Amino acid sequence: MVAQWGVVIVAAGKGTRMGTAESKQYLALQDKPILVHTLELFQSLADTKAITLVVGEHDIDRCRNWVTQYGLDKVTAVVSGGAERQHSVHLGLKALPADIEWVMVHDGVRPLVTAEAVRRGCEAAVRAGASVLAVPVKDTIKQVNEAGVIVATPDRQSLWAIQTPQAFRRALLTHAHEEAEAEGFVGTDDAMVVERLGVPVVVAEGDYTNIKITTPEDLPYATFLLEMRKPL
Ligand SMILES: Nc1ccn([C@@H]2O[C@H](COP(=O)(O)OP(=O)(O)OP(=O)(O)O)[C@@H](O)[C@H]2O)c(=O)n1
Ligand SMILES: C[C@](O)(CO)[C@H](O)COP(=O)(O)O
Repeated sequence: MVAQWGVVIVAAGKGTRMGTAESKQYLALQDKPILVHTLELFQSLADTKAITLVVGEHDIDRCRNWVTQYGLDKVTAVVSGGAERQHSVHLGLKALPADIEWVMVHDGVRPLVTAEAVRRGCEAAVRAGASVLAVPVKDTIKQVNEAGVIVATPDRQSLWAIQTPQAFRRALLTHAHEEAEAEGFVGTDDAMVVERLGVPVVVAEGDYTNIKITTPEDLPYATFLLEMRKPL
């Protein structure tokens, strides 16, 4: 990594697809909440200067308590999120300290990201201005219409599954979010708001294990992956 990085961790989602009463970011993975695993990774990186944590408004107090309990002293702000992920990112960006020049955005529910992958993403962003972690898709992907009929099979060679963190020069990402908000555009990741300005975003090598915990079967898989990482 170069310079010092601000990190926006978004965790204000409802976890509808997980279907649990408690939002998925607060479920336990081994000994602690999924969100705490995620925060600890970014806390541990030497070049992380500040972390903004974005959560639901009713979860702010418990998250502030965890910041103290787990010694997450790089978390400089815990703020309330918005209706869509993109709104939550924008709110988190605004809460980063003014002197931060480079920023990563990461899903609170990707607790298995590694320091090495983060480093690859940051290096790519510094070279190109904007990067996302990604892995080539393994399956054949089909585009299917509302009647369930296949209408296209895009060339797999050009298809990548996009992950986080996504890393940007802060001024670029802020401008992109302001433009998106002004024009009512809502995308599912941060690269989309930058791409639409015609600014290139490069992919950096992600890991297939950097899963986004989304549906129930992801929980035992995440537990297994964590177990595999324990030293013998
Ligand atoms: N309004 C929102 C929506 C999502 N997120 C965060 O964005 C990340 C990726 O979103 P996703 O996996 O889709 O989470 P949810 O929106 O919670 O899940 P679902 O779509 O199943 O409800 C998660 O860390 C989630 O908490 C957020 O901060 N604010
Ligand atoms: C940002 C992201 O994790 C990249 O894969 C993803 O786009 C989030 O999408 P979701 O609709 O919030 O699951």
